[in-house]
Order: sequence, then C-alpha cells, then structure tokens
Amino acid sequence: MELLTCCVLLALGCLLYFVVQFVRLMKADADLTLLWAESFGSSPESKLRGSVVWVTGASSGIGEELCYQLVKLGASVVLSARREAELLRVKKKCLEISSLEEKDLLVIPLDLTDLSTHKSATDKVIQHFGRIDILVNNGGRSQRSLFVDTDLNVFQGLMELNYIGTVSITKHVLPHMIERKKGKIVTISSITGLVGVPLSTGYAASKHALQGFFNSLRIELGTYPDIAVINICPGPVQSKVVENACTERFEKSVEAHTDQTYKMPTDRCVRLILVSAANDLKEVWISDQPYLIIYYICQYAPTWGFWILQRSGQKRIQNFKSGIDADSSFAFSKKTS
Ligand SMILES: NC(=O)c1ccc[n+]([C@@H]2O[C@H](COP(=O)([O-])OP(=O)(O)OC[C@H]3O[C@@H](n4cnc5c(N)ncnc54)[C@H](O)[C@@H]3O)[C@@H](O)[C@H]2O)c1
Repeated sequence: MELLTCCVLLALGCLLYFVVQFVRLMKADADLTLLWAESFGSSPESKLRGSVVWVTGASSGIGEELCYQLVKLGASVVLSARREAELLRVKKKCLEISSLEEKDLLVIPLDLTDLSTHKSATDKVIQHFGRIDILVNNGGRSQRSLFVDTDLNVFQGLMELNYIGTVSITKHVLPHMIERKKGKIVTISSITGLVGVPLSTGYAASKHALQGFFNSLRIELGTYPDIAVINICPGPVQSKVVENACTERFEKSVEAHTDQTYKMPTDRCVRLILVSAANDLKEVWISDQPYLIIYYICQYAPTWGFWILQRSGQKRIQNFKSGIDADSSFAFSKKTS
C-alpha cells in the first residue's frame, strides 16, 4: 500500500513538473540560448557601453527603438534610413533621453538600394568615429500579397533591398572589422527567414537568402573569433512593417493602419536583440507564442510543422482578404505597447 502511495505521489509530482515546464515554455518569448543568456550571460549594459553602432532603418519601428535603448546604454549611434527629417526626429529624442552629446550621434541618410552610395557612407562613419564596433543591418521591407497576383518586380525589389542592400553595406564595413580583428554584424532577419509564410513569398525568400549568406560568412570568418555574425529572427513585433509592406506592386504599400497591439512590444524585442549582441549569440528566435512553439516543431518534426503552417496559413490568407492584420487571429493575448 505504501509503495502504491509513493508511486502515485511520484507520478503526480512528475505531472506537476511537466505542467509547470509546459506553462513556462508557453510563456517563453525567445529560444533557449537567448533566454539563458538573458538570465545568466553578459548584460548589454556591461558589454555595449561606449560602442559605436551603425543602425540602418533607424527611422521607425525596431531600428528607432534600437537607437533609444543604445543611447541609454551610452553607445554612440549612426542613424541611417532614407528620410533625413525622420532621422533628425529620432536623433533629437536620443539626445533628450541620454547623456550623449551632439558629436556622439551621426545622421547619414542612406537608401539601401542605392549601392553606389554605400562606400562613401561607410567612409563618413569611420571618418567621424574612427571605428565601427557594431553594424546593425535592420532596414528592410515586408510584403502582403499572394504570389499569383504579384508583379515580378516585387521579388526583384525585395531581394535588392533586404538582401543585396544588406550584403553591400556588410561588404564595405567588414574589411574595416577584419583590419581591427573585431566587430559585430547583427542582422535583423526574421522567423520568415527560417520557415515559409503565405502572402510573403518574396519577403521570405529575401530573408532566407540573408540566413544562407550570414551563416556561410560566419564560417568563413572562423579565423577571426572576435568578429561575431549574429542573426536575429523575430516573429511579429509592433512596428510599421505591415503599413510599409509592399503589395502586388512594389511601389504600392499596404498603408492602412491595422491593429498591431497584440504583437510583441518593440522594446521587448529590442532588449532581446541587445542581449544577443552582448553575448555574441549566432542565431536567435524572438517571438511570442504560439509562433515560437511552431518553429520548434518545424525544427524537430518538419513535416508536422509544415502541416500546422499549412492549416494556420489558410486562416492568415482569410484574415488578409477580410482586411484585418494577417496574423491577428493567432494572438493569445493583447500586449502593451
Ligand atoms: N516587425 C516585425 O514583425 C518584424 C518581424 C521580423 C523581422 N522584421 C524585420 O525588422 C526590420 C525592421 O523592420 P520594422 O519592423 O521596424 O519595420 P518598419 O517598417 O517600422 O521599419 C523599417 C525601416 O527600414 C527602413 N527602410 C525601408 N526601405 C529602406 C531603404 N530602401 N533604404 C534604407 N532604409 C529603408 C525604413 O525607413 C524603416 O526605418 C526589417 O528588416 C524587418 O524585415 C520585422
């Protein structure tokens, strides 16, 4: 009888343990290496203070928030995107919220698709600061359109912006890091760089290209242990990415402002990006549930994972056609912004 009671108690204990772990997993908003680094690794405060960081796509969303968190850490920031007025707005706020001075912030308007300007932009940064410690390849654009409806130039445009533009900036900055034998190249890829997503065939292809490029480059740079190549794969995050996404034509953006509040708050995503940079993590997944768990399933049991994506993908297309944000019906709860 006593043995039976022990067995029952042990079974209940195990069940409770698995329930607790499952609930914790369902609350996780990043992969296990990143969560480990956040709890036990180096903090951005200790590692990034005083760094010179070049952020592309600094005029809104994740890039804008990156600038704010970086200046609060005491990093000098180079702000790049196409619209100078927006960059000056972000710079002004950076000065207001930090103890940095005018000389610590450099605005360099830059179009990622205008490859001929990338060398002179890089030279200007090095001339001003004498070095680039971290390049954050963040600038980019998404897509909301079905393949069958979409012009071929959308696929070209997304490749030129998200992939070639990023490779070009990296090509100019990397020799400088190699000369110093140190640096970090942080690229904001996407979970869409790991798995497919309907309505984003061209975007997913450009992010998959980035993954392949940087995963190969990292190995090529194996003889430079202090040059880190860090791929960041976020799931849905609050930003202007949907508003700015191209449609069936490259020039036409979605424009309509749909509710984004159910997505991961921008500041949480950016904090996790900075933890990844501080700890030289090679690839990180940053996403709320249920996306994160689906990506784990895709890694370990791809056929099951793609079956789930196939079913959820149809809902995504229906949402899009009825005018709400494509991902909205998968959210577990509303987030604060
Ligand atoms: N928000 C998300 O859900 C999400 C998820 C995964 C990955 N991402 C990636 O994060 C990065 C930042 O996007 P976001 O979500 O902040 O969106 P966003 O639209 O708010 O910001 C995009 C930034 O890129 C800039 N940009 C666009 N075209 C450019 C060009 N030709 N030259 C230079 N800059 C250009 C924009 O001006 C803006 O500053 C993108 O690479 C995006 O693909 C976003």
